Amino acid sequence: MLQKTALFDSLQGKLTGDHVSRSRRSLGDLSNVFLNEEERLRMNPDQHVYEVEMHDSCGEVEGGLFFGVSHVHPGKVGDEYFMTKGHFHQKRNRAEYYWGISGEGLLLLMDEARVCRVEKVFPGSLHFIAGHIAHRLVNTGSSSLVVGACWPSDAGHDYESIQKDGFSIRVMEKNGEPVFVKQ
Ligand SMILES: O=P(O)(O)OC[C@H]1O[C@H](O)[C@H](O)[C@@H](O)[C@@H]1O
Ligand SMILES: [Fe+2]
Repeated sequence: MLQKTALFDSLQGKLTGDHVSRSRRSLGDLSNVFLNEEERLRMNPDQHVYEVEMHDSCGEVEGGLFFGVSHVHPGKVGDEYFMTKGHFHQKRNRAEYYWGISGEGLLLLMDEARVCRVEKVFPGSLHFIAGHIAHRLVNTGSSSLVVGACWPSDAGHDYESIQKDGFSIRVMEKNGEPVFVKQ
């Protein structure tokens, strides 16, 4: 009997079909993520910042894989570009792949000593995120940044350590260009 599958339109980065779940983060969900908290509180809390759709293939089991697509909208809070919350994996040694589908942005990669590297994200870019590395997407473009991801289904997400200490680099816009500001 033919199983129905999830369908991934790679050009649009849209995932439809069975076992597809969606989550959305709006400005109201992102307290103390951006530098300028006063500005964030002045903005519309329902403003969408990013959505994640994922193919929940097997549940959070050891040896499984998840596939996901993140859509980060263009925008800024003050001078700081829209970005994802960012996380380490609960199981620190779990790695992840990201790949650029559309738009342009940056991937922040920070180790547990808070040394942060930055990789450019563009259609076709492939990013290996090793274990023990926190990762955050930043949209520096004028259209949605769409990025695919594949990660072990037992990785889990540790948002707390990032919520507490953030990344050691912020990406701000200055004279129309991204600049890195050390924290
Ligand atoms: O999990 P966040 O830091 O909010 O970012 C969004 C991330 O969600 C998922 O967990 C996947 O890891 C990525 O596809 C995505 O980048
Ligand atoms: Fe991850």
